[in-house]
Amino acid sequence: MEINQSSVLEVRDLQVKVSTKRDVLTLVQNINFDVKQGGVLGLVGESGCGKTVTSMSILQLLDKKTTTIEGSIKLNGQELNGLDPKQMRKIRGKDIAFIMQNPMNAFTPVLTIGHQFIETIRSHISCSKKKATEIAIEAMHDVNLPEPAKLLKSYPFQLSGGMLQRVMIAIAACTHPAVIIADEPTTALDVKNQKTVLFHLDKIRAEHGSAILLISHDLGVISEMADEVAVMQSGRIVEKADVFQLFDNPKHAYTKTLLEARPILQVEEQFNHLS
Ligand SMILES: Nc1ncnc2c1ncn2[C@@H]1O[C@H](COP(=O)(O)OP(=O)(O)OP(=O)(O)O)[C@@H](O)[C@H]1O
Repeated sequence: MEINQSSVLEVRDLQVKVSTKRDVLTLVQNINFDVKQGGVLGLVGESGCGKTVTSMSILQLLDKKTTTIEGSIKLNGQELNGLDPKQMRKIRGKDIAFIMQNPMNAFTPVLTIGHQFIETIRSHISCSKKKATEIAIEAMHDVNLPEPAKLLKSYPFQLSGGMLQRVMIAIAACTHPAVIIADEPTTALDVKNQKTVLFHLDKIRAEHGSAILLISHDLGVISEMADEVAVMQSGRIVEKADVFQLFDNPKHAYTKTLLEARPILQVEEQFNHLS
């Protein structure tokens, strides 16, 4: 599917503040970006720059008692900031899928994968348990999970991180979300599983036109997947550009530093392999 120029997710003047015992801290400010239908926006930046705070504010998952979100977050024109929690729960999972670094946190440990998968399908698609099971098995098959019927009877702790990650992607594939927020989806995985996860994310994008907000500190992953890139530093977006332009002709000093750090890491990795 080609990238449609219409924006599925529009973030305008996003500012997040947190109240601590002593102070009110601004965690992110002046955040502006669009994610287009079938497009991938990469969000990069060093640890602690505010990538996760940004994604959690889109999902309205920040603690309301301590944090305030200002600005506008629109999903297909609908304002999410300040939306009633019940309505937001409906949107999460169906319209916005969240794929996180540690998939174990996404599942309830005492319920089987099948229970959680089938319940999610049935909360979004009106169908029988039998039909939902068939849909789940097919989706798990599509992400190359072995013996899906058996896996559905397993508990989350019985699956590896890479397998749980693929179960989350299979769930996302069934609900055809308008937006997928993938926060460091490959960081905890080995190279083979990294490739599989990226391949299947891209497949959902291509087949269903989902817009993807891909958060990663890995510039290799970003260069492979993203169409546009936003670079964050200290709670702000310092540069936003088409992926080719950003890698070939970075404008901001911080982007240049990030890009310059890349080959040095690769050389170090080669040395590590030799030692
Ligand atoms: N509830 C909170 N109270 C105080 N500070 C917070 C809170 N949540 C996040 N922060 C701070 O906000 C900043 C941004 O955090 P965030 O987790 O968004 O960074 P990140 O870019 O996702 O980093 P990483 O790549 O390590 O996940 C950090 O300095 C973090 O310590």
